Amino acid sequence: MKIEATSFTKSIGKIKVLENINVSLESGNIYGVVGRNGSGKTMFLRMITGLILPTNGEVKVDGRVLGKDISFPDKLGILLEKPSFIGHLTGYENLKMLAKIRNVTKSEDIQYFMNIFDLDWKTKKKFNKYSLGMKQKLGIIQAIMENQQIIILDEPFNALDETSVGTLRKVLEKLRTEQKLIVMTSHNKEDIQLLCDHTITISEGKIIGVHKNLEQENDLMTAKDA
Ligand SMILES: Nc1ncnc2c1ncn2[C@@H]1O[C@H](COP(=O)(O)OP(=O)(O)OP(=O)(O)O)[C@@H](O)[C@H]1O
Repeated sequence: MKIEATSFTKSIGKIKVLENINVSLESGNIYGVVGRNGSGKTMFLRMITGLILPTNGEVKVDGRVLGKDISFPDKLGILLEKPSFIGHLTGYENLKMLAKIRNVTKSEDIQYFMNIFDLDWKTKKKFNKYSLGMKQKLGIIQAIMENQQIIILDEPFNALDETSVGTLRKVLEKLRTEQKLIVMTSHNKEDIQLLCDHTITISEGKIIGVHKNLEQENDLMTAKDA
């Protein structure tokens, strides 16, 4: 799959929250979006998912213009800020309910993901009693459980303990080998360097740098040499 933004500008009132964004994102890669608070990282994710429409320019997903040809990319899994779950249901019940909408995720898949993220799927604990990290992990699982081709994660490592950070890294690395297109934001440079193939740096709504992550390149070279 390919997502292409061309001259994308979004104004809200007098502020340009994104300005003249030109970028091309392809399957089999993990893109890390970095920048200071308020620089436009979340807006960037909203742009490529069709959640904000441009004042100028466009975004195409496999050649189809968002907001014209299609409303949202199909095959999209997404974690944006606070995922909305139902407080008086358990985590497992919430995921089962979401899974029913598309009917592609089996109960065993949900159980598998809850297990690897160390969430007890049998517990009677309701979502509103979950800790911050537990809520975050449930949000991550709903974004990846349907095996979508495009996976968008806003600050996925927030609130995760060390073990869960390791688990998430492994899960995302596996998804990359399955040719998914993954875009994530992070405040933690280490997360980006360890995981992402490309770093997109945003400042004041503009892209000020797109570079290949050398560490990933080295890994690829080592793999080729081996
Ligand atoms: N609904 C809105 N109306 C007007 N301006 C908005 C709105 N939502 C966000 N903004 C502005 O858009 C800019 C980019 O916000 P965005 O949420 O993308 O930042 P961010 O880089 O994700 O920040 P953080 O690291 O704090 O999450 C900010 O200046 C913010 O104030």
